[in-house]
Amino acid sequence: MIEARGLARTFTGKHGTVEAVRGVDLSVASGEVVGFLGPNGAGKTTTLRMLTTLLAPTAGTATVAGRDLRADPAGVRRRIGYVAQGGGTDPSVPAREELELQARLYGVTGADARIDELARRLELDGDGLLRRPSAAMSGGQRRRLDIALGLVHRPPLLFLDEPTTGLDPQSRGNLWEHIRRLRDRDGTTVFLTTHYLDEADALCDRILIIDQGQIVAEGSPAELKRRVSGDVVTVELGASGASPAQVADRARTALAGHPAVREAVVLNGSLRLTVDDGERSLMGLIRALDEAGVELAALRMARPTLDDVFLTVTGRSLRDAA
Ligand SMILES: Nc1ncnc2c1ncn2[C@@H]1O[C@H](COP(=O)(O)OP(=O)(O)OP(=O)(O)O)[C@@H](O)[C@H]1O
Repeated sequence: MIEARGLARTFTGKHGTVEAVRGVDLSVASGEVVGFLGPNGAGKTTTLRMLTTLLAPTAGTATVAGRDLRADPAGVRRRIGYVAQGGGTDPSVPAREELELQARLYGVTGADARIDELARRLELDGDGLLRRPSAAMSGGQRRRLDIALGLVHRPPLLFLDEPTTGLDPQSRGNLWEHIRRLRDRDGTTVFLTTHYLDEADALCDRILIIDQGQIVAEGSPAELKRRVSGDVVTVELGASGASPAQVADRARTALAGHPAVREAVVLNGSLRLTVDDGERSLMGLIRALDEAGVELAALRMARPTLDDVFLTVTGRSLRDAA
């Protein structure tokens, strides 16, 4: 459904040149929900805007929904839906009018029936909701209206730019359910950007992680988590009369040669260890730290999360980077 090779975009302005996207290759199969995950400024929106023909690439090629991005942008636009960050509705126009206008723009036949169908599917059919302008809707309703607008012309491929940003947890869960249904019921391919790891984990069949304009990891949520196999042990260090940096260094040195420790990183004053079989190795780790005179304030052990994957592939925490 999407095949992109070497897609790149450079912005040149008063303040110099920004390489926003630096040679992205990606493939998305029909019927997949693919998440494009990365911190602020990683290049997600720029990539999305290129794939949806809103921004010309500086380099690279892509086929989107069966049409060549450069040779036939109008063909691409007819076959995709795009829901921008913050949507595109006029807050003062009744929702149904917005949907009718969109249907006319795309020459949709049987527009009334299509709008009714979408309203039913996206729970926009109650309470005369479609008679209201988007300004009089809740955040979740407004996002569902944005999605309905993107789907009026029955595109097989839907792009969503940060669909749940700003929604409360309940509305996020509800929107996830709707996105899953698009795939399961209609076979719609969905390509979405997010900086929420839990969203990518819960919703996506496959995740692409982008950092500083390049894809740094890719796979199903389970595959990505397997890449950081083992357990993550976080050690909060005590003061021990030395500076936090000295304590962290001493702790890292004490554990560097430990057979169970695969990686040791100091992050925000804590020592983060990737270890084989955390439960069994924990006692040995504590002993090694104790022998090196390192005081422990707290110790936590957890299964790896996508945040750990991000940390492993980029050397930075997604939360710090964002
Ligand atoms: N029109 C522009 N002119 C100059 N620089 C730009 C422009 N658009 C984006 N950039 C820069 O390109 C980089 C990538 O931006 P982009 O919006 O694609 O990131 P993003 O991953 O979508 O971030 P966010 O999560 O904040 O939306 C950033 O450094 C941004 O400042």
